Amino acid sequence: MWRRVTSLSPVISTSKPTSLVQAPFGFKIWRSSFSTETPTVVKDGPTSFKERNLFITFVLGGPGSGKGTQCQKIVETFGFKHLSAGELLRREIESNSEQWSQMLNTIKEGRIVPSEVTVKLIQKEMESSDSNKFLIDGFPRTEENRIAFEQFTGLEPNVVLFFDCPEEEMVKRVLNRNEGRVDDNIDTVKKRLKVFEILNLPVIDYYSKRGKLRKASIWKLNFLITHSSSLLFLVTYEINAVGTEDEIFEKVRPIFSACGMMSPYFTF
Ligand SMILES: Nc1ncnc2c1ncn2[C@@H]1O[C@H](COP(=O)(O)OP(=O)(O)O)[C@@H](O)[C@H]1O
Ligand SMILES: O=c1ccn([C@@H]2O[C@H](COP(=O)(O)OP(=O)(O)O)[C@@H](O)[C@H]2O)c(=O)[nH]1
Ligand SMILES: [Mg+2]
Repeated sequence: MWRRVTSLSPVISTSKPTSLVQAPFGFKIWRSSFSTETPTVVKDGPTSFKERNLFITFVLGGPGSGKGTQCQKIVETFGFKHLSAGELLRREIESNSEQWSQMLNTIKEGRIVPSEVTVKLIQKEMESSDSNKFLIDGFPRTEENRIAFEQFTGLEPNVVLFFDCPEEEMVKRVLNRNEGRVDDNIDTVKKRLKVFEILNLPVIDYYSKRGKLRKASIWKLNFLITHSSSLLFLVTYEINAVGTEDEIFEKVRPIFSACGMMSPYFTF
């Protein structure tokens, strides 16, 4: 299991938040209301995905760890298509989709929207994009999310970035974010940190065991091994997210420069 840079901060209770795990969001009731919209499960994913030689990066980390900020920089430098799962859900709420009030409540509570909703939104964006390299930001947030994505798309990530940030720093950043988000308040962020620890850290743990784990800070030592393996196996990069935005990007940059140097398929 991953350990964060700091132990639990005073803002987070150390007692077991069982309610968040056991009954995350009236899941069964909500799930049934989506049953007719569930994306088709194709054994090996949509043919178009198989033929497209996609390069998938999952960008993970707690609330405020800097996922979106670093994704922007990766897009500017390496030209990925950025898909923020949270942003897709917020767009869906704004478009007054049928389930907008359930989604809004879930986000306000810091809980996780049912997998089929999020996977469907991500899959639709991927199908309609002509890019072959995607940054999927803030997803998968649970093991269930991860399995649903694999089943519906037939895809696995090539690279997983994990921005590891102390809780105090994440809270400070979220409370200063100033984007008018309904979940950027102290009550929601406390809940989100618990959800992150209980539901999202196991996903990061899964990927670090499933593939190879590299510390971005020592990338130079692993340069050849890292970039030759990154296109063959899944590689998880743990990045210490404390520092200026530019300092952190200097840890991220070599990961994608290296992928580009080795790959005949991708122009990074
Ligand atoms: N390295 C950093 N140092 C200080 N503030 C940062 C840093 N990276 C991002 N921020 C700010 O913190 C807030 C959260 O960043 P964001 O990229 O939205 O995180 P996430 O997508 O992980 O929630 C934003 O206001 C952003 O400008
Ligand atoms: O796959 C996802 C991504 C996001 N969310 C919801 O959307 C919120 C905001 O997610 P976002 O990634 O935008 O937040 P960030 O980590 O960037 O602050 C989360 O707390 C969840 O309630 C979700 O349910 N599933
Ligand atoms: Mg974000």
